[in-house]
Amino acid sequence: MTPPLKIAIAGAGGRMGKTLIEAVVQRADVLLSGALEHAASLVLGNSVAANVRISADAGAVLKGCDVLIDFTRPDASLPLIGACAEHGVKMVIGTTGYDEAGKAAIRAAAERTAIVFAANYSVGVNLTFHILDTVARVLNEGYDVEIIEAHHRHKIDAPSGTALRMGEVVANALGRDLRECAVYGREGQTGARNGQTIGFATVRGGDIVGDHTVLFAGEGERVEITHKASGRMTFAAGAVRAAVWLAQRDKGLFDMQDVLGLRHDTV
Ligand SMILES: NC(=O)C1=CN([C@@H]2O[C@H](COP(=O)(O)OP(=O)(O)OC[C@H]3O[C@@H](n4cnc5c(N)ncnc54)[C@H](O)[C@@H]3O)[C@@H](O)[C@H]2O)C=CC1
Ligand SMILES: O=C(O)C1=N[C@H](C(=O)O)C[C@H](O)C1
Repeated sequence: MTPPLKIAIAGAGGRMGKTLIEAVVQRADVLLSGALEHAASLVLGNSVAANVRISADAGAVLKGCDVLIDFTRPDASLPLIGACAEHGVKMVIGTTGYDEAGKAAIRAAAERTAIVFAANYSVGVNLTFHILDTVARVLNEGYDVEIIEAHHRHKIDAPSGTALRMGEVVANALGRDLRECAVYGREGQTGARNGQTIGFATVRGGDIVGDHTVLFAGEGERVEITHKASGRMTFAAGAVRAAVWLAQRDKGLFDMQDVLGLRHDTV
């Protein structure tokens, strides 16, 4: 019998970390082998499963796992990504908000170990990415694209990783480069809208788990594609599914489109 896949969670005391622990413990084919937090965390030493306490000893946690699932913040995850590459530990990265250097570090690490890196692990959002590619190819002229996202008051990055990925999917489908056509918020005498831009608007408040709308606004009609998450288990279950999928890969960079078999040339 194959031994269960050993999964450790980085950011174990966080909103996603707690949900990920629940998602791992629920499955019979995987084992929670470690739970990691920063050295000043108030939850260090707390028991989260049989024989697993939250620890700040990254070396020991990595030694005991096959896959590390990281939902922390970029400055915390980058040293872990380096350590996983060095020790051949596979990774599922859910953290958002990396700059270009951070993304380059993830690409470099994936030359040494297998990594799934996705801004959103829900099946619904990944299907939405797929649909957006089709919609953008059809509404490719005369439609202004705006992306609106809303999240809870604690979120520290904006726009969300999901909104940015939606922007990339639409920009790619329209033959544009998001780095050149994105407009992040508007204020004052902005002038008329440039039809080649993709606009982003961010809402933060309360306990909103994560809402995303991509609006294609034309003359006489508009199309709105919306996804709303009402709980975090959808992300956590997807991340654990990605960890199990990684068991068959040695190295390389993948995303949730690969895990779900949704990839085609353009997404
Ligand atoms: N890809 C996806 O599907 C999703 C991604 N996210 C992303 O996940 C990240 C975390 O989100 P939340 O759980 O809401 O945040 P959170 O703030 O509740 O949790 C982050 C946790 O990481 C811990 N942490 C900080 N430094 C650490 C270190 N060096 N080692 C270990 N742990 C450390 C913090 O103490 C905290 O407990 C964010 O970047 C968010 O955007 C969130 C939901 C879904
Ligand atoms: O911080 C969150 O909560 C979320 N972050 C991810 C993002 O930035 O896209 C995914 C999800 O929307 C929840």
